[in-house]
Amino acid sequence: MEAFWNWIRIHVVSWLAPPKTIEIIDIVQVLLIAYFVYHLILWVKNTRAYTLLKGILFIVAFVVVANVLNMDVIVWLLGNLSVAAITAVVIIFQPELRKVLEQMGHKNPLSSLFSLSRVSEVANMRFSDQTINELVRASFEMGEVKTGALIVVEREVRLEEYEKTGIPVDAILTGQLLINIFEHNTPLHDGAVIVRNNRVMAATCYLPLSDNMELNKKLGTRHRAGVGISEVSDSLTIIVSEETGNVSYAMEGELHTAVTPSELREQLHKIQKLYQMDYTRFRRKGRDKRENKSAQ
Ligand SMILES: Nc1ncnc2c1ncn2[C@@H]1O[C@H](COP(=O)(O)OP(=O)(O)OP(=O)(O)O)[C@@H](O)[C@H]1O
Repeated sequence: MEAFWNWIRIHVVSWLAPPKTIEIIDIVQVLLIAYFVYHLILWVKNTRAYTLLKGILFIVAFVVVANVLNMDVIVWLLGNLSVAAITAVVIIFQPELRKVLEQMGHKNPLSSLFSLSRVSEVANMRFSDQTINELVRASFEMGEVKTGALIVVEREVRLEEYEKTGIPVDAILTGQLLINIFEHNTPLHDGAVIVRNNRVMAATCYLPLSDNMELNKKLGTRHRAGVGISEVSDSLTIIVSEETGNVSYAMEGELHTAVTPSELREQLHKIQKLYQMDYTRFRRKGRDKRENKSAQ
């Protein structure tokens, strides 16, 4: 027992001793670490990494006990296996790690500074009121007759990777077109439709499924796919349930179930306003540049 307390004193208490001086950079570091640990815990909680974490905690406890009791051979063995174990974890959790990195990239506050390539695209953006009306009308009409649908409204993050999994459509979005696409027993009804600005770009697209364990277990793959794409992009996905006729939408990894037409319209108007802000900023930048040039 004494060996155990000695070990704790040397390895834990001395490590936790407060520093002699605290500088601003130390506080910044603590805040950054807290932010990353918080997001790591959230990620672990919401994915299958939670089961793995329990296994890892068990192994860590075993290593501590082996260290305390001076089990040299076991400590040596575990030490040598650790590199292989880390590599194995990276391989096993490759999809989850990829998703986290994608999310980080998409949330990166610096990304807006490097979005020049998008600027020319912003100029073409016209997510119109007409498109919003057609989306809302079609979704609730399909809901009334219990036609399942999955409509991804692209925003800043390009969804070409997912578009390629489907059949190209590239047509002006109308309610009738959407209703036609999702009509039962037609070639395009399965999978998701991807909408860019005012156009339906592709149908029958395959989306990544969310592994969020907090999602209602009664919800099937259509809803999981809607949430999945909203976890890896800034899109808004409208989901019409074939079972209940409810219309839901997924955004930023959250599912808003059984919304009303006005709630959906309001949300679509919100993202439309963001487009317009980008568009106005782009126009203003261009005008300033032209004025500067002519003044020179
Ligand atoms: N990964 C995916 N990407 C795109 N579409 C998908 C994906 N997975 C399922 N779907 C669509 O969802 C349909 C199956 O829906 P399912 O019944 O499993 O889901 P649900 O969430 O219970 O929806 P509903 O309430 O409409 O039954 C598939 O036929 C397909 O059209």
